[in-house]
Amino acid sequence: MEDELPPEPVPLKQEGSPRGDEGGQEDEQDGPVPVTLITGFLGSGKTTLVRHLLTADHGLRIAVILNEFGESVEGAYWQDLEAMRAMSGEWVELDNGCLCCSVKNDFVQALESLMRKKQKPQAIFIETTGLANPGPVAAALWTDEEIEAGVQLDSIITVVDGININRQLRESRAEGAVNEAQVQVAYADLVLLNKMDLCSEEAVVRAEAGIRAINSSVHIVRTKYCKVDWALLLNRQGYKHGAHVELPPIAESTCQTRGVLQANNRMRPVKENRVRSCACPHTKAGSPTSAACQHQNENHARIMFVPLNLQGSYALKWSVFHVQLRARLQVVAESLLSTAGSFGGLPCVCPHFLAEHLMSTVTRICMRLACACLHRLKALSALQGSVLKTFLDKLLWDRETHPEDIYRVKGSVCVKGDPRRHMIQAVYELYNITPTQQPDEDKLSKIVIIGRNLNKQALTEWFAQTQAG
Ligand SMILES: Nc1nc2c(ncn2[C@@H]2O[C@H](COP(=O)(O)OP(=O)(O)OP(=O)(O)O)[C@@H](O)[C@H]2O)c(=O)[nH]1
Repeated sequence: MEDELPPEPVPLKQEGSPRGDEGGQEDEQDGPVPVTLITGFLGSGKTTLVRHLLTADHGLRIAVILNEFGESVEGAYWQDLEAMRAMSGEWVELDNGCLCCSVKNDFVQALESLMRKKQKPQAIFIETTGLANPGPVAAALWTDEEIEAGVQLDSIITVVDGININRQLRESRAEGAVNEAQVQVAYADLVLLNKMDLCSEEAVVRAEAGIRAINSSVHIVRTKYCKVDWALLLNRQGYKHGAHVELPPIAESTCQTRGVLQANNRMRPVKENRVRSCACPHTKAGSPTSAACQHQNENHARIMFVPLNLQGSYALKWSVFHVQLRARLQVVAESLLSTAGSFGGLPCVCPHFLAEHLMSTVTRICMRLACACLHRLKALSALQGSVLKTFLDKLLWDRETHPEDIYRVKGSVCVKGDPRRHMIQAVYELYNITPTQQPDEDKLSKIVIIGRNLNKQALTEWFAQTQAG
């Protein structure tokens, strides 16, 4: 599906010699230097990727900031690199013209010292630690105002261990704590699905489905030892003002568990015959298809008993009910995953099923923003810019009315009084709405939200209320 395709990466301009800055040569690169965040869970292969960047003969002047280099096991890993002797906090130039620096959290200072150099790098990579939430780092880079170092966030690349990712995504943390692997996938613009030499095809399909359950439109590249074409990593321009945003199609009918909540806190199926097998086409087709397969016209309803054991009555506040329901559904979903083999003999990891049910984990929703015109909702009409702003302000900043954790928002909207299509980009708590050069032909406004505790219906209703008043 064309809608799912990632933006085509554009090769970096190579102006003059990329090597060294001793000659006092002034920087020739126009505009801010693109910064790529490399994230990924412990042991996924981030250092392996960085090592390629720093040792390969790509002819580019790339600067890499290693986080907490001095304290991690990577110290031993780097011993063979002569230039890595003198640590830390200082920029070291390597044989291939790359620059490297290790810091302990304070990447801003490292960036500033880098940008003071006469010859700026053509690209900067920041490797985060395996348990890092890339959101705050990305947000700081994206604004650029605080850093004042002439850099701009280009993309977030998440390295994923193909063998372990589904287990890592399912792991629950102590009450309220976020699962780092989920967040790292949520923020990703590009996923390197690594360790392919160790994975069976079935494991790869499962891994891709787990990733897409959280971030359905992300571009996934399968790698062994993180070997990729450099052009894929560089200059993706994911956050450039007005850059085109790729959004997945909106599902017309979404997966749902069909049932009614009974007075005894049990989910009663709407049909008497309980469906034991998975209705997902992956299991029916006889062979697992790509996780990218489209489900929007399928109905993945599963009918099952869900003992909820909720405290209190139905007068429960929505927020309390929601927390309890989330916790319960996570247990259900995990048990379903662990019994995957019983669903027709093939792993049952329909991404839409997971996306809808793992409410307590990171998921994404895709919604159409309809314009309220004369008390009717019209999907194909321009939206008031002020309504969009109010919606995003509250969604991202108002924790009381919106306790959801929002990590990433992308949108493509039609704004009243402006013939151009506008793009919404949000990372962490920052957002912008910028016009593109594209004329607005279809007048369709849609938005993708990736985060925790998302409720599509509630958000859609709330958007309508925002318009009303
Ligand atoms: N078999 C196999 N091993 C890999 C691959 N990529 C990386 N490794 C190994 O996996 C281990 C962890 O890789 P690293 O690059 O250190 O992973 P990391 O994400 O930096 O790990 P942390 O520093 O713990 O966050 C190392 O022993 C690598 O050699 C791969 O594609 N296949």
